[in-house]
Amino acid sequence: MGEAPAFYADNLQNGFDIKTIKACETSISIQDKTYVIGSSDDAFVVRICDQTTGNWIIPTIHGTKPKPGKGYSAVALNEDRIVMVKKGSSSDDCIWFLEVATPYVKAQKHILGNEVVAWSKGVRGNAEVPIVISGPSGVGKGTLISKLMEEFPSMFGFSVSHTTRAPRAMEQDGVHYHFTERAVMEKDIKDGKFLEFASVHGNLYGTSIEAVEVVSDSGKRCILDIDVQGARSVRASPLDAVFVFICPPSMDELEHRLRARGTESEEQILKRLRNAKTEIEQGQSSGIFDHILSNDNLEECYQSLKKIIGLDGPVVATQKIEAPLGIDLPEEHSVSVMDKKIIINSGTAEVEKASKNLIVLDVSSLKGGAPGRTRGLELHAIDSFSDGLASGC
Ligand SMILES: Nc1nc2c(ncn2[C@@H]2O[C@H](COP(=O)(O)OP(=O)(O)O)[C@@H](O)[C@H]2O)c(=O)[nH]1
Ligand SMILES: Nc1ncnc2c1ncn2[C@@H]1O[C@H](COP(=O)(O)OP(=O)(O)O)[C@@H](O)[C@H]1O
Repeated sequence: MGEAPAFYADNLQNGFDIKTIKACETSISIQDKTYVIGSSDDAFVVRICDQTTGNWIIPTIHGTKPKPGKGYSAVALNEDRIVMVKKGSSSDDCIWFLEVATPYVKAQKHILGNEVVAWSKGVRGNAEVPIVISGPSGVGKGTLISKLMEEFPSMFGFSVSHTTRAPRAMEQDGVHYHFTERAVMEKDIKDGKFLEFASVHGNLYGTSIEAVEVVSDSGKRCILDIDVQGARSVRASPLDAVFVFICPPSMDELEHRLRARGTESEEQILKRLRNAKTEIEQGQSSGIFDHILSNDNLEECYQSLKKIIGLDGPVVATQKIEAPLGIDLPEEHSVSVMDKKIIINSGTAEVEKASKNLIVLDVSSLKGGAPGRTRGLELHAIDSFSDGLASGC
């Protein structure tokens, strides 16, 4: 196994100090990769070591906060899925499914107990494809992006564009845009510093290569808010991305939103409305966009956006297990896989034959299809040792 490169040990990622990983780590090897799973004070971390090169692949960090403590028991379910079982506090015992199909690592947690609660969250991986969001001025792109970044602050980073337009009252240089002089921006474009650029509503806008790199270097998934011309250029570039076009429910509503926002002059509003018609036509017919969403009801549109980018919340919302298991794992337990069943051995040799110490979970319903493959997962606690395993295997 290779040594962690310096950036790994020294970097602060998003305020989360990787050095705080505790000694209790579990490692699982699948083909040429070793997955080292550890927990820190407020997150768990999956580091990947490529055995063929001996290099560490940039670590992926789960965004939620499983309780730290004793390590996980882990086993490879198949080539791209790891199952981890963790002793939690009281009813917090859980199993995690880790999707490890490179470049994505996704995790799904199931609490064991009287009910199964499952959800799926993307794990930050810097190779996750950026999201390009386009749509006419006033349709709600900024609002949707803000919601996403508020709900998942550690997961997404905004690509801060350059523009020659003047800042609005609440806009900050370097946060909303890099406000710049036309001559400076034109020179930078000439010097090849921009991934794409376009003239929009009479001003120059562009995404610098650095803007995208800043986000990906921080291990976050990049969001770009750019116009249709820019989206076309990105489509033609080597940058792989998901392209989403946002439509207004009607032109009247678009005008209403633009006016109600109160950030543009009358002349600018009219210009933006004129341009909106062409943008909508192009957005719907150009074939650039993978997804077209109507932003009528904000919450519904936001939920659809989350679904598109693989954050569709509870996968199995709340499933009652008919016979409550009342599992209470001791810290010492082991996990193995037999015929698409996960066997959690939580007992000592003497009591192993007792019915509650061996738990069998049937995962035969797992579906394929990266990267959203955790969707549709059904988890059933089949039974305990005495009849479940004996009859199931
Ligand atoms: N091509 C391109 N378009 C951009 C970029 N940044 C912003 N835009 C687009 O420029 C248009 C005007 O943006 P803005 O002046 O912020 O107005 P708003 O859309 O009404 O908020 C929108 O369609 C943005 O998506 C960029 O870097 N490149
Ligand atoms: N679904 C919606 N219903 C009603 N108003 C909305 C909706 N989405 C956004 N808005 C409002 O419309 C205005 C324009 O939204 P904004 O996010 O600034 O658009 P864009 O970034 O596409 O120019 C804002 O005042 C915002 O609060």
